[in-house]
Amino acid sequence: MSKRDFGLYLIITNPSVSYAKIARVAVDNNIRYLQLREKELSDREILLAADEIMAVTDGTDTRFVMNDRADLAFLCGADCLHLGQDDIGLLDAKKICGGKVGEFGLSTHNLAQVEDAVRLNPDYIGFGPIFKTPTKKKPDPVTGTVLLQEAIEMAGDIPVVAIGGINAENLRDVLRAGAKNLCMVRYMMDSTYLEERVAETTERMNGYFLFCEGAQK
Ligand SMILES: Cc1ncc(COP(=O)(O)OP(=O)(O)O)c(N)n1
Ligand SMILES: Cc1nc(C(=O)O)sc1CCOP(=O)(O)O
Ligand SMILES: [Mg+2]
Repeated sequence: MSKRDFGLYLIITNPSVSYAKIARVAVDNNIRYLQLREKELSDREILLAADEIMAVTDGTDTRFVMNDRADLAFLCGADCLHLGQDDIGLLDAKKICGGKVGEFGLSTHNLAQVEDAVRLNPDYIGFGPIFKTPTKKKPDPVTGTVLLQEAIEMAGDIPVVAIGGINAENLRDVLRAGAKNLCMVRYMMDSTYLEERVAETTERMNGYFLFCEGAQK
């Protein structure tokens, strides 16, 4: 694992427990990025949710990520903004955020997009959907794990976050492809056992990374 990699990335979409509880679990488990991705809420509700989350994450190592919206990221003082291919471009987002938002992540769905994203030098690159997912309304074509491996190589020093259809059953395949960072939206959000799932997944990921390090020696 390089210094820039961070492991599990948490995304909040239709959660089963409160925003404050999720933020507490993220902080307690040293999760570096916690993203608010609520597609059905009003702008006002999103800002209220952001306040609830940042009341817990501020001053900790967990960075609060606003999805899609540079204006809302600026208003709430998010640590990071995540932008997809259909969202405002990174350079325009930086103009809106005016230095108030320190980090930016970009979504990609194929190798040409990864190549373009690398040129923009974001703090991380999302790549997927690795497997079929119902969480996104109009998902891009499934990439599978072979393309994921190529995306990770192409991104070089920039951390790649594997996303889309990842769960406890296929986690090992994603790790075998070389993923050091990943998201499991439904697996984490559909359950009131968030704490247990985060701890267990982090343990499995760290165990796998240690096993790989040992095998290299
Ligand atoms: C870490 C991370 N990776 C990818 C995405 C997807 O972003 P996008 O393609 O803009 O789709 P929506 O999430 O906005 O539906 C993400 N949000 N986070
Ligand atoms: C938010 C998102 N972005 C994707 C991409 O391909 O960039 S796939 C996806 C949904 C991920 O949800 P789940 O873990 O429940 O499948
Ligand atoms: Mg988006």
